Amino acid sequence: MAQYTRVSGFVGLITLQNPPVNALSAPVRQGIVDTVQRALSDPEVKSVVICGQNGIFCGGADIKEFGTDMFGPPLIPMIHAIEAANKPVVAAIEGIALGGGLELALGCHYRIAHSKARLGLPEVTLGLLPAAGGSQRLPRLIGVPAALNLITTGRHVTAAEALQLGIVDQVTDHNTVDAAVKFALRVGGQSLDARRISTYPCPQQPDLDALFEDVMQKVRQSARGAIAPVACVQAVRAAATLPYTQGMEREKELMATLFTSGQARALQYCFFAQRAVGRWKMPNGARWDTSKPRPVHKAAVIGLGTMGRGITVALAQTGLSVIAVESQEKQLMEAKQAVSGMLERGAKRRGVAPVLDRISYSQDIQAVADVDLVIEAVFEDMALKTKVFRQLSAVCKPGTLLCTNTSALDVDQLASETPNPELVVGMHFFAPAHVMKLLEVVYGSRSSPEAVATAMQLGKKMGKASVAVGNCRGFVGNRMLKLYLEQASFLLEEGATPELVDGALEEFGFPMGVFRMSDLSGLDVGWRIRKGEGLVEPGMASGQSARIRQGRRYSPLGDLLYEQGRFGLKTSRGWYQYDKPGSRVARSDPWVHSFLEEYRARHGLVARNIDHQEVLERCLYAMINEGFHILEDGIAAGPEDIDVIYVFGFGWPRHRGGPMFYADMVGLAKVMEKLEHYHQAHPDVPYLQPSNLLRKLVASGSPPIHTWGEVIKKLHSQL
Ligand SMILES: CC/C=C\C/C=C/C(=O)SCCNC(=O)CCNC(=O)[C@H](O)C(C)(C)COP(=O)(O)OP(=O)(O)OC[C@H]1O[C@@H](n2cnc3c(N)ncnc32)[C@H](O)[C@@H]1OP(=O)(O)O
Repeated sequence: MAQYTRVSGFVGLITLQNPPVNALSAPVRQGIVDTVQRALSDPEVKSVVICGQNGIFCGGADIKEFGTDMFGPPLIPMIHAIEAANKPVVAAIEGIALGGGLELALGCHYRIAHSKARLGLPEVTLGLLPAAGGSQRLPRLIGVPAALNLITTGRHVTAAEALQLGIVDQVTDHNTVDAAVKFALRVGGQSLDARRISTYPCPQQPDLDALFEDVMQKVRQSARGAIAPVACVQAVRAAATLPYTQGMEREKELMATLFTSGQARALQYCFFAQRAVGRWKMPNGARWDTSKPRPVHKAAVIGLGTMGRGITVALAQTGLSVIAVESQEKQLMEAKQAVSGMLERGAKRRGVAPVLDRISYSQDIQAVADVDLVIEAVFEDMALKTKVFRQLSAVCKPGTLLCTNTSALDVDQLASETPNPELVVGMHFFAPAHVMKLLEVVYGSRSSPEAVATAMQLGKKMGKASVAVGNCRGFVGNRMLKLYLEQASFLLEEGATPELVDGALEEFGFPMGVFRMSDLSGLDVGWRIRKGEGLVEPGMASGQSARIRQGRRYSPLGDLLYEQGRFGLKTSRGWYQYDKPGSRVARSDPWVHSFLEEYRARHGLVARNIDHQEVLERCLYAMINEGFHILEDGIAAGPEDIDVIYVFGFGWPRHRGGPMFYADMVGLAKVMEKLEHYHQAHPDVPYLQPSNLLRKLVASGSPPIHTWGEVIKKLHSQL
């Protein structure tokens, strides 16, 4: 809807009304068309102001309408009518002007923004381009390089930057609508010839071809297979080289391809999934809207290794007072220096002062006596964590939340070491903890809804996509990852190389293949995890029974590399070789190839040709199948939770929506059939057998992903 009033005698004020973000739904578009017409036909009205209710201009097209039969007036003619008006139209931008919202503002003759407003064309993040004239007007207004930057990244700019770029004409700290009305009164009756952006020539740019070639190359590289950023460059190129009308034709043509693409569906699914995970629920019925978080003002971090340092930074940057505890003096000093460095660099990037004084350091666990929440981040060892939890229970004031950053260990076991197990939850951060956007909040069987709500709220404050998950080995992310890693190793045994496997996964869109990722995180880390699981048996790695552990197929390849001192990047040798320790440029290592050949010969394995398709199916479908087990077990509340975890924590390409969405896109029947095929070929890998839930979904006609919950519910009620 749009409300119309006449203010100050001569100004028609149009207010967009569609909470929460005044998205341009069909009724809003109809409202704009009607009210603009009314203002233009009223002889008393000399100028028009468009604003949004509740301090928000407009969040863009209504994303919920995409993929439905769209009705109501289309955006392009609506914006053209505003631009063509013979009375000045001023956009009063408060809060946000995003996507179609900014395109609407670009159709106005003037734009006035509040100093706290943010503007942008984020369509690319939804697999689209600014196709209501934005790709043609913005370059004409601010020049090609700046428009390319905004449109291909989708980044939001502040009002100050928008003013500097020339997107807005004025910025105010006061009431924006009042300022816009005053402005509108002043410009009423003035010529609008120079105010219609579509009539502007695109600012001249030396060597346009070279500029577009360079940008296209960079965009293709960073897009990792996403098509929208490439289409955005093509659309801006049309603005720079074609008259406006032809540019609009090109914009429409490019949008037509994007609009119905699987990538747009995937990206829009991710948008809503990211928001849906905030509405968490636990199997016992506890949920986000009935559970009250506790206030957290002061927090503590125990253990200042890599994870503890990152968590300390993340907490301090959120505005909390933090006590950072490390029992070893040397470690404490090193950590203090490292944390200060991270805070200073972060502050410099954001143009703010570093918050060093929010952190105090101590070697003594007694220092945490009065904190509201503790995050334990000591070494991944149950005995050590148990000891810390016992100490914390004795030291902390009653009601302190005790959180563990374990990546796989049993949260219930840790909770049982404390007199108040309801106050224990997992807060599983991902390295580097102050950068990575994912947080798994792990509830144990006795965690209180209040404890979960507090951890979820803290995660949100830290800017993390926080997902509540149940307690099992590896929770969601690492439980699925284990099978992905295992399949990759099996493929090496069967004839693949690290380069082939990584090539297939990177072509799929992962920023890094599995072996490059292992080198980065350290082969010693994986070895220690397997040792903790009782899988590493000294002296067994090269023996006859080396390829069977705990009754199942096992690949000791990673253990053998570890035994050679090849820990990855840190030793400049791993699955690849590196010029020097820490260098990130992975080069093929002939040693690894001969090692694999000798290994196969020793174990009587005959190398066969393996193609990219098989790599993807084996690695991804094994992981997806585990995802179905996780849903069946109630560890994740829905497929969105798994997908958000993979997109935000594991580099799953967002334009492919996450593993469960991908399974839906591929077709559940096909995924099941392939799993059956691989299980038949590898009967010693039980997890290749399709899960019960996958079978049930296929038997129910492969319903769309948003309805899987019903099948899961039915499955649970049968148990
Ligand atoms: C035919 C097309 C032709 C022309 C091209 C035009 C295309 C477009 O305009 S595409 C849309 C471009 N706009 C965006 O991408 C903005 C998306 N929204 C956001 O980035 C954020 O929501 C926000 C910055 C606007 C607000 O953030 P925040 O305050 O953190 O709130 P939430 O993100 O939780 O959002 C609240 C609530 O609003 C829903 N929502 C937000 N934007 C839209 C939208 N454009 N359409 C429909 N719904 C929107 C969001 O989903 C939340 O609701 P739920 O929790 O129920 O999911």
